[in-house]
Amino acid sequence: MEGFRARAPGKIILAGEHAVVHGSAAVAAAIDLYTHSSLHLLPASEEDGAGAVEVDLRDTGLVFSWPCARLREVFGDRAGAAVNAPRPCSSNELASMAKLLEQEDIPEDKIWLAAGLSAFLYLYTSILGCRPGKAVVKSDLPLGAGLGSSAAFSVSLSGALLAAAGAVRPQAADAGTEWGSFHKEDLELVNQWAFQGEKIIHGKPSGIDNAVSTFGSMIKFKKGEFTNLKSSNPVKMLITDTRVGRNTKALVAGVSERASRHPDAMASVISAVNSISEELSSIVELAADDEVAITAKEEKLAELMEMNQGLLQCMGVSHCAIETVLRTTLKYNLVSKLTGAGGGGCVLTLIPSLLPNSVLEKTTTEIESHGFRCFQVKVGGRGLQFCRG
Ligand SMILES: Nc1ncnc2c1ncn2[C@@H]1O[C@H](COP(=O)(O)OP(=O)(O)OP(=O)(O)O)[C@@H](O)[C@H]1O
Ligand SMILES: C[C@@](O)(CCO)CC(=O)[O-]
Ligand SMILES: [Mg+2]
Repeated sequence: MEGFRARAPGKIILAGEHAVVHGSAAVAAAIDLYTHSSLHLLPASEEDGAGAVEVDLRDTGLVFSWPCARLREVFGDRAGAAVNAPRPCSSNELASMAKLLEQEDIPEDKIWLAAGLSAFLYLYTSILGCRPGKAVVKSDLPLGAGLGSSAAFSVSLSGALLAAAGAVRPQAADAGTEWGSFHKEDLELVNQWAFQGEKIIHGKPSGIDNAVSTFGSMIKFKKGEFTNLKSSNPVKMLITDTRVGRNTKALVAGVSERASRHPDAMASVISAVNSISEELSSIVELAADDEVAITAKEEKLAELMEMNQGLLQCMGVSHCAIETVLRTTLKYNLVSKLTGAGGGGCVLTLIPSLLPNSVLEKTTTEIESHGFRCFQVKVGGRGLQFCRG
């Protein structure tokens, strides 16, 4: 039985989250933590309508399965209908999926999974129709914590599904690895489908998370368009997961409500974030080749991150756990900001290249004494990759 495996990275946002939903520029980079999706198509049984679509969500320990006949009742038989023309999920389809998922008895403490399952069902049936198959999803990322788990979920699933449908052509594996990529136009198609999945999970996404997860690297993103940033010095970040659960859809909606209550004030906040993202993106690309220049560059990045954090607080998306991390790192002269949707989740701390290891260790120990978890990631790596098996 042939298998299709895809992995897509999570991301950090260095500047511009939330404001990017309202047209501002933002800067994001892929990180070396991945969501893996694998897919096996099962032979269609002779008896029409037999077989099932199954998804095994390893991070939650839950497996869900739907008879193909039941899926045909909900979605019709749209096998391969418009695989090259991604289209949004209609409100009728959303309502039908919600009804289907009501019958699943999702445990109350995992009810947030319903959004991911709806995205799965929509992507699966849109790309492959209602034919039997089995998908397994497993992630290195903390789910719902600001590191783009929803985008990595939609991108890796779209990659595996489109490869199984024969709609994209995987390239040969890179030397020394089992992973290869896709041609640029194939990545565009994956990105457009993943955006449809992200819409189901985020409500009103900007598209930045699925773009960086699909294409990798570090990007400046504005109004659906993006450019690659060539960062000439490595950007080192400490990530703190506050372990405070939150939901991007609700936070994005909260910022939009604040914007409709205070349109002028919020327009100024969004415009200030745009200036910060534009300046940050040009600083990232500056070539600094001695210690003085590198330190000057890092000081500017830190100051812009600090200003961005202040504006995120203005938007109402900080949290007391985030503020605790900010206060702790400030004691060691280090600057932090929330990343992703905020409201809990993860915080970034810029690690200057000359920072003694002992200071980094002391900072980490003190942050973790609050019950938070710290880790480091590689920034700006590959996007979606694929292998068979
Ligand atoms: N590996 C996974 N298994 C199952 N569901 C997942 C997985 N990854 C993401 N999801 C779905 O995505 C939702 C989390 O998305 P959400 O956008 O709220 O957070 P995030 O993407 O981690 O953070 P941010 O959007 O701020 O970067 C989960 O509630 C779940 O529905
Ligand atoms: C909060 C937000 O700006 C980033 C979440 O990672 C939402 C989005 O852009 O879709
Ligand atoms: Mg998300």
